[in-house]
Amino acid sequence: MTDAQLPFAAALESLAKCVPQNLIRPKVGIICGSGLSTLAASLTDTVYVPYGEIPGFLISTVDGHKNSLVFGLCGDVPVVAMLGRFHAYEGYPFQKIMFPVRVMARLGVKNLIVTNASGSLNPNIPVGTIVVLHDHLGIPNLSGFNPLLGPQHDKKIPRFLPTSNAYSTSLRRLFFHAVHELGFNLDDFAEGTYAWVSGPTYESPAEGRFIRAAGADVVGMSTVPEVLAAKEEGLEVIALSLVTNFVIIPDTYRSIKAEVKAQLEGKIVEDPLQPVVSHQEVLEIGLKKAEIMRAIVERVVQKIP
Ligand SMILES: O=P(O)(O)O[C@@H]1C[C@H](O)[C@@H](CO)O1
Ligand SMILES: Nc1nc2[nH]cnc2c(=O)[nH]1
Repeated sequence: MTDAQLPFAAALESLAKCVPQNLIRPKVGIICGSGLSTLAASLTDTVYVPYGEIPGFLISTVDGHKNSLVFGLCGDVPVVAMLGRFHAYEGYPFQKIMFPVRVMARLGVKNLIVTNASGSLNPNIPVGTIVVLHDHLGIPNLSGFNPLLGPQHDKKIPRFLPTSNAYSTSLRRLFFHAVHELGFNLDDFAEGTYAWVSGPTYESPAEGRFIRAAGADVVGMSTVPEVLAAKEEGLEVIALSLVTNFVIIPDTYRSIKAEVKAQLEGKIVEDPLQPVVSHQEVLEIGLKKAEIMRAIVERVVQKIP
């Protein structure tokens, strides 16, 4: 499927039928990452449209993703939020993963707030930190799986999209002002580079070290396709990553050979507990931090000129 075959007209028509006039031209779009759907709790006058009722939308198969587009007011700002997103590891094609962003742009959205859950690779960025992305490292982009590969579907969109300016400096500035105004300490928030991997596996230690060595602070399985689509559509983008776990990247390995040798010498060898990351943990941290994220996102939306 190419972008030209995506059902834009049908999606817009179906939304126009169920969303009232005062909400159908949202100024800001929000994508809620894993466990972060409560971001939409700031909205009033809400209208929920299940993804299943919107032509061209997929169904997220991941726990913590709620499968509705919600229209509402944040203060007096019309906003549309995706409660749940689509990921490549679900077996979905990039064109369809990016489709909701392109629909948002056609509804009139000018600013996109993307959120996600991620693993930290940086010892200075602890679990629970909200990281404002200033760059990304798209591992699939570098290995022949750039989401924008394919025919140029719209001559108004540049064939060679620059990405050095993907993350809006003005929205990032607004974010840190919002943090200050809400009484939070700026030093509890970080700025960093997000590595995008396809998933669905969490990183092996060697993969984690590789990505860290390449300059990433956090790693996750989403966001970059949406950011690329948003930039093609001319949107201003801010991306907020909630660190839900540490990526386990020891610089030494436990030697099973040494343990067996010790056992053979009659020594008692303890079997240490080996921590592993789980999606449950990701959702739990999301739940704990969602309220802070919600308050800041609400304030940012109010401050967008
Ligand atoms: O949709 P996001 O990027 O917030 O979700 C992250 C990446 C995987 O989908 C999932 C792994 O726990 O969380
Ligand atoms: N790839 C990846 N995605 C995540 N999403 C939440 N935590 C992680 C992680 O550790 N790695």
